[in-house]
Amino acid sequence: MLVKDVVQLRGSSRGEEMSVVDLKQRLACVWLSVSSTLQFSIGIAILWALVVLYITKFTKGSKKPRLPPGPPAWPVVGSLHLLGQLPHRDMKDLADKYGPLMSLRLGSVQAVVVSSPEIARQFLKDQDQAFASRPLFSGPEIFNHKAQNLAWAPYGPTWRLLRKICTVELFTAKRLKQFQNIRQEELLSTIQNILESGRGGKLVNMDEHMGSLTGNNITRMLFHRRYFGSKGIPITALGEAKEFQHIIRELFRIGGAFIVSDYIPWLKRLDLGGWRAQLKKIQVKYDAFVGNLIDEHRRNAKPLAESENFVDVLLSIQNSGVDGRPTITDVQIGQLIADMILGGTDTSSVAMVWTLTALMKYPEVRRKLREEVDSVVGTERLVDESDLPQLKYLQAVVRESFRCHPVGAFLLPHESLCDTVVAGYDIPRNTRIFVNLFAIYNDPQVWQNPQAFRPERFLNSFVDVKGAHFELIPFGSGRRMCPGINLALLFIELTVAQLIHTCDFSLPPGVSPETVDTRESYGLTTPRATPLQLLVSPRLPSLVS
Ligand code: HEM
Repeated sequence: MLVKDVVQLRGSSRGEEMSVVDLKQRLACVWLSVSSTLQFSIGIAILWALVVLYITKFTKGSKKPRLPPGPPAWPVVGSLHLLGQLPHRDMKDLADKYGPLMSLRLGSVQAVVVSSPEIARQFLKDQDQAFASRPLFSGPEIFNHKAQNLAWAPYGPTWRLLRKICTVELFTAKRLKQFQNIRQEELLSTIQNILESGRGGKLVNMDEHMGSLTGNNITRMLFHRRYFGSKGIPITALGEAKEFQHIIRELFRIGGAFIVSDYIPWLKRLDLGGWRAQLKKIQVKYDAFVGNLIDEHRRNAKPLAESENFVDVLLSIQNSGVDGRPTITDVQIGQLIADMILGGTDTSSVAMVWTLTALMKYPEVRRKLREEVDSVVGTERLVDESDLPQLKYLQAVVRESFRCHPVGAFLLPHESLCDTVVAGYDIPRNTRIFVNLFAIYNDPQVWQNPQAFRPERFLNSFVDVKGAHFELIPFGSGRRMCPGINLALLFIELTVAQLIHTCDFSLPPGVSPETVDTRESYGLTTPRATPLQLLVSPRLPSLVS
């Protein structure tokens, strides 16, 4: 443009050559006018940019999201004061008032509570990926080394790696079959222990026996050891077993605690209740314990095809790392082991105890179940896992027990990865999502007469627990669904069938079916408030002696 102007100047109206000084002056003038035009344009452009920035960023930032309805939040605590010892019940009462998608401010954390199957489907299926992350609570932060485990890993590469290992290697039908003998052996020895403890009319604490049963099953699958109960542990391993039991007890105790800084993060430094310090202490103990176990298995390494337990499998996966890089670290192996123990023992034993509780409360259901087992298995042999598909009433009893007594009342909390919209409401990024199974299972719009224990509702019904029917999702649904579901169903169904087949149970003196205690408590799971104590005698002694 400048060159073009100079050419015009050269052929000026005077029609003669200009002096060099003139030309310089004219050029300076042009430059000034051009530069002021440029400056003006740049100024306008900057102004526009600022306006656009303001509209897109600041106005958007200041626009309040249209959150679902919910109770008013107080300063600092939000709505925490509305939740008591049994938060699933309190949240159901709130949802009855505010609706099946409810906003809840917990301290300074934005949460939503889902209380209907339709809305659960939108979170866990339709927008599965947007809600596939987990919040970082103190437990995963400290004990799980910044969530290097499967259950609490944020949605990302660590989660993908561990989940793939579970799906492709640990929970395949073939691998589960490999441990079938362990399940049969452990169950038979548990029944023998139960009968022995109940000899002479003594009350048997069923929670303890079911806890040891699932604990030993899992530790034998993981690293070929029994650590629970008083029998079957070699004298040389008693100290080790005691140490392990202590670690696990502590983990469940601390894991079930309410840590206030998980909701009011600026209180972290104060560590009210000392929970964070306790988590650190137990993490150090656990890492040392499990580190020794891993080293011991590494010394006796086996190829994948010959691996007899999960630790061997994980070590051979580690050894097959590309370019000498391990695909899974020792810390992650230790953390996956912790997931199996914390996710697989208490959940399964709590479900077993609730099912037995229902069978004691409803003798007619117990009678029908035994009739079914006898008709399929007879009385000459023990129930085998291959019998389970034929035991339809048993399956219905277990499903009804999941419905009446959800083991994990909220699934595990999910967290949103981005701003999104569900059922017409804004769900901002980093919102915590609680799916309240208790509310769904007790909604008369979803389940007819929900308070009644009626396994018959599942006979000839298409509703199953595998994550496709949102009216019953004890194991969740979608990407974060429980990877141990098939193992858990095997544990529970086989145990209940075998107990009812081989033992006669009765209630302690003074307790009738109507007065069986069904109060629950709340922690990592939702167990009975009091242990289930029963009188037990052998029904088919020749099979269990
Ligand atoms: C009655 C028994 C069980 C119940 C009711 C149960 C329930 C659940 C639930 C509700 C979740 C969270 C789903 C979600 O967030 O959407 C979960 C996750 C998980 N469960 Fe289970 N579970 C049981 C047994 C087991 C067993 C036997 C194992 C393994 C040995 C196991 C390992 C896990 C793991 C590792 C996760 C985390 C998955 C992830 O975040 O990707 N569970 N379980």
